[in-house]
Amino acid sequence: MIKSFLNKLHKLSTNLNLLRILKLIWSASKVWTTVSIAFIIVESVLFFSSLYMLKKLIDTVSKYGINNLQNESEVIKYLSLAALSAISYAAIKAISSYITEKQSGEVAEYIDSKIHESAIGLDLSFYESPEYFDILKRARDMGSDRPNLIVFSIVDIAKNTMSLIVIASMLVAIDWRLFPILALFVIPTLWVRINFADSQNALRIAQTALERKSNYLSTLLTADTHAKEIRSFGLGDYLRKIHVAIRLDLLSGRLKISKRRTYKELLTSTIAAIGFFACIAYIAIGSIHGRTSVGDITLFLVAFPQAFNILQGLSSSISTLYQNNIFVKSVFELFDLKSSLPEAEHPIPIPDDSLIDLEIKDLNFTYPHAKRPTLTNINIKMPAGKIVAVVGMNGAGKSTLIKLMCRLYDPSSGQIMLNGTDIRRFESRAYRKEICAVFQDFGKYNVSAADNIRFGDIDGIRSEEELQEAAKNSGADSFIDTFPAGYQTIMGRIFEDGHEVSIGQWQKLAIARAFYSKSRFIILDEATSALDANAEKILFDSFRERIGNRAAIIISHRQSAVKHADYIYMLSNGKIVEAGTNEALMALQGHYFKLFNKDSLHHNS
Ligand SMILES: Nc1ncnc2c1ncn2[C@@H]1O[C@H](COP(=O)(O)OP(=O)(O)OP(=O)(O)O)[C@@H](O)[C@H]1O
Repeated sequence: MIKSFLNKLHKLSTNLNLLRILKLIWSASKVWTTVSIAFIIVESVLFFSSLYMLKKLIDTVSKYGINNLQNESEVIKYLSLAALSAISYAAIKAISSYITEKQSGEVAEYIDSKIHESAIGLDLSFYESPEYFDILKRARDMGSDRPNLIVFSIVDIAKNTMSLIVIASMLVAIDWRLFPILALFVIPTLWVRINFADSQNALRIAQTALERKSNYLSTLLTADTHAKEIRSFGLGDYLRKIHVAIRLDLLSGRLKISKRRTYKELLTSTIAAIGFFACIAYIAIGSIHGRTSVGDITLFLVAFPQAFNILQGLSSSISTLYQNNIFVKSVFELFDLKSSLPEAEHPIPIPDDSLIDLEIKDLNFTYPHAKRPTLTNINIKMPAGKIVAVVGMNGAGKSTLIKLMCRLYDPSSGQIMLNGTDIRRFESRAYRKEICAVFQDFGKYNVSAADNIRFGDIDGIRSEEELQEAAKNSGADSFIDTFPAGYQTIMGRIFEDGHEVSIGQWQKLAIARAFYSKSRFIILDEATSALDANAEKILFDSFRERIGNRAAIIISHRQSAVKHADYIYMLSNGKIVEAGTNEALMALQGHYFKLFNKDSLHHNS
């Protein structure tokens, strides 16, 4: 058991990332950590001083015996000093818990912000990986309470260790055997707790995927996004039952190891209590035989229960730290994840020519974890100021192509070039500013209508007129102007005074966002699918004027949206099968013709 305990201790020190945790705490809260350390030292000194003065008091009383006025002044002196130390100790202890709260609050905020920073720094491919979601889930489960718990545990460990040194030195002065005996009786409790934390952490890792499934089901049942379908298909009870079954499964796993821990802790607590009384018996018998003085017995009776409590406290703080280690580890794992889109070591500036072109050369792409390529041998030219369209059936690879153009993924082979330079040679953030895409699943931000548009150029200092111009160009002005609060109206119904708009109106806001951006390429990926036919016609009939001298890439399943494009690429099964103007492609009577010619579709079906 001792060997296993030592193994556990070794594992504990290496697994705990203690140094890294301390570094993190230091970076998050330098001032409060310094104050906290100072308080730990002062608290320990006062604790020592209160015990020492008590010992002096007892020594004085026992030296002169009772009914002896000779020692009155000395007794009062030590009594006052002991009282002063004890009162200051209590006061400092009360203040220090506030300091630890301040410190842990700062640490929690810091960790939260670093988690978000790490998550937004990762590329889209991480969202393909269940392992990433598991890490993210555990890191987010860190919440705001756990960093508090961890900081409190570390501070407690520091304080208890200092107090233990003080008390141990006093107990050793009475009889050197007392302290090791006491420690020996407390070790089994610590061992059981660390063992429990170990199994609990293993269980947490094993249960993360199931936990995520349960959270997903809970979101389905409670979030507004699925409320309509859940009701109209009557899915509520079915999903709720699956959710309950998963929760019960998770609970039973946890209870199983808690039951084992309860049995073991019952045993080790009994052993600790027996040890505690064995030491008292040893001292009491010693006093009967004259081996220990009255002063020693008194000091022992004061210090010994304290030592016992401190050891128990220490064991509980260590196991708390260990139990929460899995979350800390996941936070560090998240911090250590590196984007798989490498940044150029010496990025070159984006060309500032007023006209720039984009070209895709011999591009092939396979999604991470996918078995087959999604895009094969793609060659596309997007000349400056021109409108290019990409069409194709569902699953042809159109949106994938857009993700590559936005550099959300890198090609498996081939290149995307901006003015003849591979886009990987630019800083990705600077490059992405040049490409603005409205995706099929565009964002609906529950902020003001103005901010929904302003998100297109959040760093820019732009005039209100420019914002309204963007809204006018997308057609969003028609409904924003009807709101009493105009552009300041909060969109969506999540927040108070929010105003829900139709899906087509949300889409107009998303297009306005793209128009507002300063990018030189605008991509509309099925971005007008919810617009009524009239609104779409108005938008595309004068699309060129609306986008100014920028280039545009349009993806649409409607011929009316693409027919005005300068050049159209037809994608099928990840390959370009036809290219040309609307007239040329219709005349070809090939894939493009079949896609849009309803009679031909009818014949084919
Ligand atoms: N994240 C992904 N991981 C693996 N495969 C994916 C991923 N996203 C899309 N695919 C696959 O890539 C293929 C092309 O998808 P893509 O979304 O590019 O098609 P699309 O032409 O935009 O279709 P639609 O017209 O339906 O929007 C599909 O077969 C799809 O299953």
